[in-house]
Amino acid sequence: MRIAFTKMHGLGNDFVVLDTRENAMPAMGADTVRALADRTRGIGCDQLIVLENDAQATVRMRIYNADGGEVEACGNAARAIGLLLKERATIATAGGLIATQPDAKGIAVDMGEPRFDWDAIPLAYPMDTAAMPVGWDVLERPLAVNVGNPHVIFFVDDADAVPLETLGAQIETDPLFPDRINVNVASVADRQTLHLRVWERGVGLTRACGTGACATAVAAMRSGLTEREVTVHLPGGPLFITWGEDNRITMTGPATEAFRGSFDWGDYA
Ligand SMILES: N[C@H](CCC[C@H](N)C(=O)O)C(=O)O
Repeated sequence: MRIAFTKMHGLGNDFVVLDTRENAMPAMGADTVRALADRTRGIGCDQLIVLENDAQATVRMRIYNADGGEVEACGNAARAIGLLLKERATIATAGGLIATQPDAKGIAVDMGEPRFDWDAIPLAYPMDTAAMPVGWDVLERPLAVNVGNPHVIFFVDDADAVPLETLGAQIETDPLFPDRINVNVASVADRQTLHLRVWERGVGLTRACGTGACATAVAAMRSGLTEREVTVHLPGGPLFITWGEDNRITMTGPATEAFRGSFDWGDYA
């Protein structure tokens, strides 16, 4: 069976998008996800995105990390699907309903409301998520935010100086995080500007993380470090985040279609 795909990215966080709304496809197992995401043997991506019909939204978006795990949210992919849909759209995800619309800066996404309670992150036991009394090597006293998916955020003087390629894996799988965690290391340049690097759950270091930018911006605002509208500079480029008085997060930034292709399902299933 030939399956068509669209290769897309948001600031270099890249996706293989399979649209099953008109062309049914066999169920996607973790092994198939891993094979398709493999950068030497497969197409290669950080996340695999499967679009399905949905009764309440324009489309349902299912998100699979490169390790094969299905997760609740993906901000950069939301902008990519917003680009594909062209008009204003609603996207149903396991992490909630989000909305996209074209914008002068690319695609604007209403990412919904952040959650801060320890059991909403989730953490393994009660803790103040605004100043967690934990640490790993040079990283300590983080915050935690759930923006559809779970994030821990460390503010440091120089994000580039942190050995995130080693600490990321250690923190991601710490028993404090029963669903594992996305690890964000950020520096505050001024009250409107953050620099951010992300170790993504189920992937590793990525060029950008949309939900990470949202979670880190909200954590900075919650701590009084920045205004409620910031630019977050990631290795792949900038995202623009606002946390409105209505408690909803808006993320705006580019999305790109790189190429289209097809593969034989039998080669990957
Ligand atoms: N690794 C994330 C999913 C993708 C998030 C990131 N690609 C984004 O743009 O938000 C997780 O396991 O929650």
